[in-house]
Amino acid sequence: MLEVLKQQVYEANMALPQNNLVTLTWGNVSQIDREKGLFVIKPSGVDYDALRPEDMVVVNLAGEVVEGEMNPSSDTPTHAFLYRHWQQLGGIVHTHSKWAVAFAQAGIPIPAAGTTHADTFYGDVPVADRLTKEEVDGDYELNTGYSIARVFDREKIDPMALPGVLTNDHGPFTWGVDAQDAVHNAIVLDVVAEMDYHTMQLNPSQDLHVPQYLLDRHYFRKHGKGAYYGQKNSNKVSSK
Ligand SMILES: O=C(CO)[C@@H](O)[C@H](O)COP(=O)(O)O
Repeated sequence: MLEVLKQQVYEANMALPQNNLVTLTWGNVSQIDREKGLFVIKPSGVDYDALRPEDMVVVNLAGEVVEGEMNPSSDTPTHAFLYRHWQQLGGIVHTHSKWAVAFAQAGIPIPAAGTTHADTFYGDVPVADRLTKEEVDGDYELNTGYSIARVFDREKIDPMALPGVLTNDHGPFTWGVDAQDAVHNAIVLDVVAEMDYHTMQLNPSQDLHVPQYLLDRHYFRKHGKGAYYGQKNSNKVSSK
C-alpha cells in the first residue's frame, strides 16, 4: 500500500545525507496521507546506502505499524504525536545537522537574524523545554513531542509560520506541507544556524534580530500575507 508515498518518503530521506544533514543512520523523514490516517516513515537504524523505497514503514496515528518488515524509526512516536497535534503538518524531518544541534545543545534559539532566515521562519526557532528524568525514563519519544508542542502552545506560535524547533540537548525537527517541504526547511535551518553562529562571533554585543518590518517583508513576500500568519513580534520568541 501507499507505494507512491513510500517513493516520496524514500527520496526525502535520501536528501538528508545528500545535503550533509545526517551522519551514519541518524535522522528520519515521514509524510502523512491524511485521508487514510496513515504515514510512511524511514525504518530504524538502516544505512542510507542500503535503503530502498520498499523498506519504508506504514504507521497509523497511534504509532502502530500497519505495513512493513522492519521496525519504524525510533522517533515514530514523536512524528505520530506531531501529526495528531497539528493537522496542518504533511511531512516531518528529524536530523542531527551539526549547526542546529550546536544551538540545541547550548539551549539557544536560532535567532531571526537575517533575511535568509525570514524567508522561511517567521521568528526565532525556539528550543523545546529540557526533558525531565521522568520524561526521559518514560515514553521518551512521545514526551519529546509534548515538549515541542508545549513551547509552541505557550508562545502562541503558528507551527506553519515557524516550521522548526530545537529539541533540547538533542537536535532539530522541521515540518511542512509534505516531506520535501520539511526537508527544505531542515536545510535552511542548518544554513541559518551556521550563519548565526558566525554573526554572533563577529558582533557578540549586537541584538541579532531583524526588525519586524523586514521579517514581515521577507516572510510574507514568499508565503503571502494570509498564509500561516504568525503572532506579531514572533521574532522575539523568548529563550528557554
Ligand atoms: O536521535 C536519534 C538517536 O539519538 C535518532 O533520531 C536517530 O538519529 C535516528 O534513529 P532511527 O530513525 O534510525 O531509529
